[in-house]
Amino acid sequence: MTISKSDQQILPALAKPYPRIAVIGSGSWGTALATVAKRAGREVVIWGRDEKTTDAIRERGENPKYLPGVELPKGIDATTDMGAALKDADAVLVVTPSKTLRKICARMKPHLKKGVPVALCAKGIETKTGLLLGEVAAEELPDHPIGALSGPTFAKETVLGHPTAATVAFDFTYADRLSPKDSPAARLAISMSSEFFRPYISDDLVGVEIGGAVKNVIAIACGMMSGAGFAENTRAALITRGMDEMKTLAEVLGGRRETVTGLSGAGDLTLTCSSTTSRNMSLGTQLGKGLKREECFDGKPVVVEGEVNSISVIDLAQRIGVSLPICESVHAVLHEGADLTQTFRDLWSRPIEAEPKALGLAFDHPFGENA
Ligand SMILES: NC(=O)C1=CN([C@@H]2O[C@H](COP(=O)(O)OP(=O)(O)OC[C@H]3O[C@@H](n4cnc5c(N)ncnc54)[C@H](OP(=O)(O)O)[C@@H]3O)[C@@H](O)[C@H]2O)C=CC1
Ligand SMILES: O=C(CO)COP(=O)(O)O
Repeated sequence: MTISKSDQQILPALAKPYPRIAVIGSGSWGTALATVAKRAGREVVIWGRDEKTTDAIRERGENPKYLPGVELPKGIDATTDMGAALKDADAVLVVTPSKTLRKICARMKPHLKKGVPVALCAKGIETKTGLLLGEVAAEELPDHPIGALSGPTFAKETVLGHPTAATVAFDFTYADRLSPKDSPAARLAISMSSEFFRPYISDDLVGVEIGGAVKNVIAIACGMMSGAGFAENTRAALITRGMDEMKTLAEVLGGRRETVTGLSGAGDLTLTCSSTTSRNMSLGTQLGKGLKREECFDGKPVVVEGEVNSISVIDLAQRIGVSLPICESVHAVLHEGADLTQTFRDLWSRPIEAEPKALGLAFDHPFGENA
């Protein structure tokens, strides 16, 4: 059912913003989201474990560790005290890497007022359990609405004020559908909105989370092939077929196709697969050029979510019985010691398939393993 322009009810901006936003994580993206919330007119406090970083944000309006030389708005409070960060928070953004989420939520729990919404801004799936981050947070914080903020959003560009859009997703309760303006998704979207940052509201948390996790793996694939010397045809094919893998996983888990073709899916896939500003694309490129993993990023510890995402995405796919050939290829190279060139040659010579899948056709490839 499509909603025509005339039917689309433009609600007056009665959705009340959350006055005080707490951001947990003082890295690139946490700092960027704190900036977005500040520019939108909110009171903002950022929590980090590194006192030098929190002092720099609070006292000098800069984050020399993650965003050197980039000016932040004045007035962002910053602390290493979790209790102080959370005690008056009206909404929380969690922005530490996906693997830290369960412990961070447990650490937050004693300090959070019941009912305060928590939006997850990391991109990944919990490796040990295969749970989406929303499920992990719901287990640890059962008294809180859990959502996600995700989309094509390089941190530095966001802080520099480049017009950016992202999706804010929370599952809608019955009450939310009766009064959307009071839903956490609407209220958080309004809370983050400014002339530079344009949030879209979604009720499809699963679809948004799958998009964020899978795009990181596809970006590594794009980097691998780019580093190996292949160009735009190859990248376009990987992006397109990578979106199909994202759609396959999202739909089986209850996500929506429209979400996959939205900002948190196609949008973020396009961004992350198009620039070595993406750490996932950059890792793939370095590996494609022949560097060993320990040589990448000059050996510095860099957050590359796609490395663990490739494990959890494949684990999840196997649990539900779907095939994700590009993600499987990345997993083989990263975690099974497979040769990069041969792996992608095999990927390209899998049985000829139909697009759309509904045609149900597949034929042995003349250069495939059965040739
Ligand atoms: N960077 C970007 O452009 C974007 C990133 N994201 C997502 O945001 C998430 C965070 O990434 P990003 O901010 O880029 O990463 P960064 O490496 O820039 O920052 C990571 C932050 O997490 C903190 N951290 C790491 N481990 C722990 C821990 N165990 N306990 C507490 N704090 C910890 C680090 O603290 P310390 O400095 O003390 O190590 C640092 O403040 C990722 O899931 C990423 O996919 C999403 C959109 C854009
Ligand atoms: O998620 C991101 C942009 O939307 C950041 O991408 P990387 O994690 O690949 O750097």
